[in-house]
Amino acid sequence: MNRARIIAETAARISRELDAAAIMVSGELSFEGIETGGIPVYYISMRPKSIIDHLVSTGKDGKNPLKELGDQINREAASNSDHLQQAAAIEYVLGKLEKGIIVGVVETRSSSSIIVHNIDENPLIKAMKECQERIRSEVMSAIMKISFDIVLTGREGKKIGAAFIIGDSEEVLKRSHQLILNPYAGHDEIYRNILDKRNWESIKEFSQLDGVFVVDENGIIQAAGRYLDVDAKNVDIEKGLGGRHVSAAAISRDTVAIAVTVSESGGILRVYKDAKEIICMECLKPAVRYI
Ligand SMILES: Nc1ncnc2c1ncn2[C@@H]1O[C@H](COP(=O)(O)OP(=O)(O)OP(=O)(O)O)[C@@H](O)[C@H]1O
Repeated sequence: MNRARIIAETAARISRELDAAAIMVSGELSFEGIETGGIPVYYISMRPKSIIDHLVSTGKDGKNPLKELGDQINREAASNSDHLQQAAAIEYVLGKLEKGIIVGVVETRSSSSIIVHNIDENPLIKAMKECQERIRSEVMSAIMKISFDIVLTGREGKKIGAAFIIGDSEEVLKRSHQLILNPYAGHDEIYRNILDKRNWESIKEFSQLDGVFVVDENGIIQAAGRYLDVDAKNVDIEKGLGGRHVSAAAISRDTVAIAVTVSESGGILRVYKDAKEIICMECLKPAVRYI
């Protein structure tokens, strides 16, 4: 039996024995003719090459080749597990996977990992659930779906970013001002409801405006093109992030709002709560179901 077949058979056997909810594969491993016992197989998108290259090159000091190799394997294993966690979190947001065990097979240039992942312990999903103490879960899911879409499709061939400040909207409005006329002012709630998919195209259109969206805890958009008047001092966020992220983190410190940002440059979705970054994930394409 060839190597690929052994890996696929093993992943399928583990899945059957653990009664997994799904098998998720990053790579080209074929499950054709493999008995999964009815467990669906999903193909998730591979990580961008830039991230893998960065991972492989990090920490190369050339002093101890064996240690270096061990470190590299550890880094790859951590990255593969992280990749699976992110892909599982995306499927959770999309409503395809809710709970249980996922068996992941993540292939990189030099290794294949079989990862047994418990969705209930997924730190990204736990963080999303934490937000439900303040805003409705459907609102959080809708904003995350729109954010993935903004990153994956952009607008007229251009990459775009966005920020949504959700909940405590009265306080958020007090601490911000319009950069341009508010496009949502005076419109009926049905056109401002983020839970209604028919409104998503216009949200994507308005995400090209400077400023942020202010959304209440029930998902009704109060404003777009809003500038946050916050004191960005003492906001401890990842170096290199600009005004959008700093102001989003700061408003989550000054109010009980949750801030969701997607960066124009890196396509990374971040969630800030109480000035802390509680979610940081790549916006990967949704998985494709094979069987
Ligand atoms: N205080 C603020 N309130 C609202 N929007 C802001 C604020 N500061 C910046 N922005 C918005 O963020 C956009 C991007 O700014 P900047 O590049 O500095 O942020 P960033 O955090 O690096 O985001 P990205 O990674 O998407 O570029 C600006 O065009 C503006 O629309």
